[in-house]
Amino acid sequence: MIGKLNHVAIAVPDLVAAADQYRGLGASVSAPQDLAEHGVTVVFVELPNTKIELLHPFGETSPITSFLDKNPSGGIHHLCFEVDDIKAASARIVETGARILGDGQPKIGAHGKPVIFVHPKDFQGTLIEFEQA
Ligand SMILES: CC[C@@H](C(=O)O)C(=O)SCCNC(=O)CCNC(=O)[C@H](O)C(C)(C)COP(=O)(O)OP(=O)(O)OC[C@H]1O[C@@H](n2cnc3c(N)ncnc32)[C@H](O)[C@@H]1OP(=O)(O)O
Ligand SMILES: [Co+2]
Repeated sequence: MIGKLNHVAIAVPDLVAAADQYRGLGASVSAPQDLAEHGVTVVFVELPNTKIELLHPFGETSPITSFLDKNPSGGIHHLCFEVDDIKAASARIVETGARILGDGQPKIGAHGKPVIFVHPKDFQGTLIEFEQA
């Protein structure tokens, strides 16, 4: 079921400075995208084997605001793994006793694919996102 590591997400206090730092290391970095439905502005850093997703809160109800309040310098926010079938993955995750966040239904993520998030308290203290490949 679990597939490739699609991205490692880092919440940052200053998206431009973070993007420039990765650009300074020779990485190809996308332009910022405001994703109102996710409450974040996102920039992707392309790496040979995965991506870094740089996140900054967008809007008044961003789900990452309190994370940045607790981690003002920023920090690793979540990992995203690819799965072939997001519905089957959701069912398997719930069977393990873990909670799917939100209304439990997939949302369309930054890559136009269905994504779900699993509560960090149910997954070794780590926020895990699954994206349908
Ligand atoms: C770019 C689009 C998309 C993509 O396609 O890739 C995205 O990645 S969108 C990314 C932003 N969206 C989300 O993160 C949605 C899922 N997240 C949430 O619903 C919330 O962040 C949360 C996980 C429910 C936490 O919400 P919060 O308001 O911070 O609640 P608490 O402060 O009560 O936290 C509860 C508990 O969980 C710990 N926590 C919070 N965030 C994380 C984290 N990123 N990693 C690990 N642990 C986390 C927090 O410390 C609390 O623990 P205790 O204090 O011990 O209770
Ligand atoms: Co993500």
